[in-house]
Amino acid sequence: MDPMSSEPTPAQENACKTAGAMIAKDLKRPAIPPQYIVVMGVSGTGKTTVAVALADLMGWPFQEGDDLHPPSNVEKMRNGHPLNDEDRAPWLELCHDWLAKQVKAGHGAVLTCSSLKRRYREILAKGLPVEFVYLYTTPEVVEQRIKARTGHYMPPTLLPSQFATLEEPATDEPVIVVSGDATPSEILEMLLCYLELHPEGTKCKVEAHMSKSDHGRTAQN
Ligand SMILES: Nc1ncnc2c1ncn2[C@@H]1O[C@H](COP(=O)(O)OP(=O)(O)O)[C@@H](O)[C@H]1O
Ligand SMILES: O=C(O)[C@H](O)[C@@H](O)[C@H](O)[C@H](O)COP(=O)(O)O
Repeated sequence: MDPMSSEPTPAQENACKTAGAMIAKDLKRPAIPPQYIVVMGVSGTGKTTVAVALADLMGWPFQEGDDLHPPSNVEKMRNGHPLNDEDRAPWLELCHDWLAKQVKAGHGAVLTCSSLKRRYREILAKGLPVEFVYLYTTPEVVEQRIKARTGHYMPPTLLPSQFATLEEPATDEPVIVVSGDATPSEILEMLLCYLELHPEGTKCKVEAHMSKSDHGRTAQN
């Protein structure tokens, strides 16, 4: 990675795709049990980047949660105003409904949704076998990434409100915690281990990873 930039280099992005393609080729299990994953975290942690890679690799449908915001929410954030519970309520319901459709279809799915509060996560997961992947990193790293990102409505000035609103998941929530500080391909590798999506017999490259029953513990990395 270019030490001067927080952006993954094109080579890095390719490595992520290559890793994904290689793992996909190795996935010998005909039917990987479907999982319903919500990648959560404050704006700029890298949710979309890793969620797209995971969905592509597993062949699961992907939904960018931002695309389900009503235009009024996007304009409010673009103009530097944080959303409140009332703004988010209809958006969270749309995200929940999308997940419910995927569960009904039975083919797995990946959604990005900041899911900043426990109450939001409860709305999203209501009656569904949803697992959250909490991508966390420092405000400094997130700020660098948001500033380097182009073509997105979210201003870096809203980061303090994102962190202030964030209620980190508790250990009784169905959440896997992953450091967003790694490269996209390293994060993908960690996710495949933590979600037990590696084909039978292949060794996870992550030294110590959690079994699914360890949900909610901080991931070793
Ligand atoms: N693991 C990573 N390391 C470095 N930069 C990253 C990483 N993941 C994402 N980025 C970059 O950071 C910015 C925010 O990533 P994005 O996936 O849009 O985050 P989010 O969906 O959480 O807002 C993008 O410019 C992206 O290229
Ligand atoms: O609940 C919120 O305040 C927003 O949903 C916020 O958390 C989200 O991050 C923005 O929509 C930007 O989208 P990105 O997370 O993709 O930057």
